[in-house]
Amino acid sequence: MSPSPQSSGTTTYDVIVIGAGPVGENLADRTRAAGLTTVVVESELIGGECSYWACMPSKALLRPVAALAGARGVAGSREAVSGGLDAAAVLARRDDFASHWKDDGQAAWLESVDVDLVRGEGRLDGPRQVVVRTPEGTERTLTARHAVAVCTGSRAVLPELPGLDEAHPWTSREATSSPAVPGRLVVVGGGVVGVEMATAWRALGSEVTLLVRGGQLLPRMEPFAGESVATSLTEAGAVVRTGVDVAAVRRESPSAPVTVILEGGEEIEADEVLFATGRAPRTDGLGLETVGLTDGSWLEVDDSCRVTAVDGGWLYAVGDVNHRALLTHQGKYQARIAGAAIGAIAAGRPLDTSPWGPHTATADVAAVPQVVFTEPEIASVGLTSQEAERAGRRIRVIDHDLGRVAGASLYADGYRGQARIVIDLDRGHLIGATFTGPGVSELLQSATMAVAGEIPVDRLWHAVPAYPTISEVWLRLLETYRQ
Ligand SMILES: Cc1cc2nc3c(=O)[nH]c(=O)nc-3n(C[C@H](O)[C@H](O)[C@H](O)COP(=O)(O)OP(=O)(O)OC[C@H]3O[C@@H](n4cnc5c(N)ncnc54)[C@H](O)[C@@H]3O)c2cc1C
Ligand SMILES: NC(=O)c1ccc[n+]([C@@H]2O[C@H](COP(=O)([O-])OP(=O)(O)OC[C@H]3O[C@@H](n4cnc5c(N)ncnc54)[C@H](O)[C@@H]3O)[C@@H](O)[C@H]2O)c1
Repeated sequence: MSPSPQSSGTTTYDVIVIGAGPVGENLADRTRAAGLTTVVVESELIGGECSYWACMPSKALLRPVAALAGARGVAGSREAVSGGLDAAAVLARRDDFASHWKDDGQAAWLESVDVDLVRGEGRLDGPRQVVVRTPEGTERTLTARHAVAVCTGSRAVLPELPGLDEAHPWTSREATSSPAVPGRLVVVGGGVVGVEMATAWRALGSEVTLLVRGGQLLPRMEPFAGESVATSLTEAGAVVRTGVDVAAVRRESPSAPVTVILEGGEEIEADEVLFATGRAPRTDGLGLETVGLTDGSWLEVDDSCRVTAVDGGWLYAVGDVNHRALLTHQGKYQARIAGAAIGAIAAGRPLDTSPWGPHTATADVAAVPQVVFTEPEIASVGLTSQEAERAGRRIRVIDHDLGRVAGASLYADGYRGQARIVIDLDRGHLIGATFTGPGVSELLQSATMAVAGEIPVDRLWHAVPAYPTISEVWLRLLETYRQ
């Protein structure tokens, strides 16, 4: 690559990407492939939250839980299993999947795709300009000919509670990277991080108490999803409490136990407390005010991921930081769309912003898939029945007990699971689906294709599921629909 160094010490590239998480990496790859000189600025590790403190280490902790449950779920293999998980082996495998918190491999990949890397904290300094404070304490100025893309992701949010700072609570970072299994763990928050980490650490041997302030776990999903996770966590020996609020936290010294104090005064003692209470954008100190935006805010974008409040169309915000869908695969999808848009504009071609067009991230609003890797797995795409109703859609909801499908009963003895599809009666296609049960994560892409492809239900009737697989639930759901 040949950026243009200037006498003032600035270096000019076609595209500057701030943040080399999965999204920044993919965006840089796309703009480079479009023939644009591209530089990425990264303040921590190339690969971002996902590689070191989120998706990869959390799933490495959870996969052995599912593997053990799988073996225990079938007569014959059940008898071959003795004891629980080997925590040391699980943590060692987790460390491998987090690349031992080193990014040499990802740095080599960036080099291989001809993207430049500047290590340091980047901030906007007016239109098309980025200043980087390097680890050595110097400042370097970069200028973009075409686009600056903010891909700085999100961080865990902690509530303001008396005693919380001194209690050194776990966030998702400690929960995914802890080198040891705490004897007692309190998890606050019943969202995705809360239920996944409660599942993992309970299986690794912690006494887990999950504190949820609302009435259900996984409140953004179909209610039966949270109910199935609550049941299985309880069966696994965790304590799940809904309708409880944490009022304060106390820890006398770093090595002392932590006490979680509930509204009403009840105290729960533990070795660690994890706050899994949501995310905030990593946009504080990013110089947003130099381009007319508010420091620390989520960045609102159009469907090509251009920041709507900034004139000139040069500023993009892609991934978690735009708050459209806080998921790696969705952020990477946005990166492909935004990369294509930046490439098209730089080449003087018009954007095609029609729904499902090459420069429109339509799936963000219509077909976001998500797997929660709990026991049982939860897999969902598109709208829940409640969301569809709130949006005023005329829908039909079809449910089926997955345990009654031949392939599922072969998969695990006494298979417990549920399937729900949401059909838009005016459009004649699926707009949402939710599955719970062992192994349903691999069922999800079929539903995602039906939703994103807007496949008419009458045509799905001809997509024959192989016998005997869990996918046969599609036939049962469609039979019910046609009755
Ligand atoms: C515990 C947990 C588990 C998860 N599991 C899954 C999962 O299984 N599947 C899934 O799809 N999603 C999962 N997610 C969500 C997923 O981690 C995020 O959606 C994803 O990491 C977002 O990618 P990103 O590139 O936008 O941001 P990030 O991964 O946060 O990367 C942003 C990068 O920008 C850098 N940066 C920030 N500010 C600056 C700056 N000023 N200058 C330079 N660099 C900067 C950061 O150091 C970081 O490397 C999980 C999240 C958590 C917390
Ligand atoms: N498998 C996956 O795909 C996966 C796994 C983990 C995280 N993620 C992503 O990461 C994002 C963040 O997950 P998360 O679980 O941190 O956030 P979340 O927003 O999904 O859940 C946070 C929960 O904490 C509760 N909460 C907030 N403040 C609270 C307080 N003071 N006391 C008690 N409860 C409180 C909220 O009501 C909410 O239910 C999610 O949007 C998700 O998409 C995905």
